[in-house]
Amino acid sequence: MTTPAIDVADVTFRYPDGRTVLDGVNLTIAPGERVALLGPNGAGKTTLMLHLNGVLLAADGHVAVNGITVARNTVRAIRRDVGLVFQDPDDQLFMPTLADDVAFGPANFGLCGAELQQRVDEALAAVEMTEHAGRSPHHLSGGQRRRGALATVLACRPSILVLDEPSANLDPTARSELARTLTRLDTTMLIVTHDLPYAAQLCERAIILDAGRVVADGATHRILADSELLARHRLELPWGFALPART
Ligand SMILES: Nc1ncnc2c1ncn2[C@@H]1O[C@H](COP(=O)(O)OP(=O)(O)OP(=O)(O)O)[C@@H](O)[C@H]1O
Repeated sequence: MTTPAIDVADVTFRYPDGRTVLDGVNLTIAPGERVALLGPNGAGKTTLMLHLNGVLLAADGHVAVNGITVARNTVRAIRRDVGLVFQDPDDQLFMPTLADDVAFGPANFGLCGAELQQRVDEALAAVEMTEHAGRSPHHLSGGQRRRGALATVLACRPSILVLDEPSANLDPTARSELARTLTRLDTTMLIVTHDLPYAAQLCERAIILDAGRVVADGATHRILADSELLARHRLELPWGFALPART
């Protein structure tokens, strides 16, 4: 059997205030899968995402990435494998130029010279931002900043990408450009989103998390066609949205 890219087994997590936010979560994602993680506000999606690269460590249960348990002594290696793309690009863009930002991660891993430059060039090309390499991230549009932030993560060549609300605040053109970029990448992806049409467009599989539990896991088109399931978990397709016809 292929080793899962992500394996979350019976994970329960409480914040220090005692609130149980993940309550026996189980999910497995195979290498190359692109999966949407859906759920209402406060469901525990971000908390789960932070377990995947060791920002939070499971007190109960087990999280493994490419077969390696996420633990204090593996966090460095895990973070090379799992790239988190935060909702706010400003969390990832803080250098004078976009190229500097993209170089930051691989330089931290010890790359320099031509090898580093190649990483930067590849990452910027992957998000179609080559022409903006020398610009200040503050002068980029929202959509360009989102793709720039993605490039900073891609430059570290993670095998898994976890994206938090990638389509938030993007206009239709920027949404499409980002979708095109994401569908061209061949990394495993977990996309945390409230944007159900985007989930339908990008992900064959969707998982609904509510109150810290996985309440649905299956084909995105089936999950999104179940209006009662969606309503039970405070999810809703936009008015007039038609799921793509399936053969
Ligand atoms: N650092 C923290 N300390 C205590 N409670 C927290 C902390 N961070 C989050 N929580 C609580 O954990 C619960 C789950 O939050 P989380 O951010 O994981 O949910 P989410 O599904 O990502 O929500 P949203 O869709 O609104 O982003 C919420 O009730 C939240 O208030």
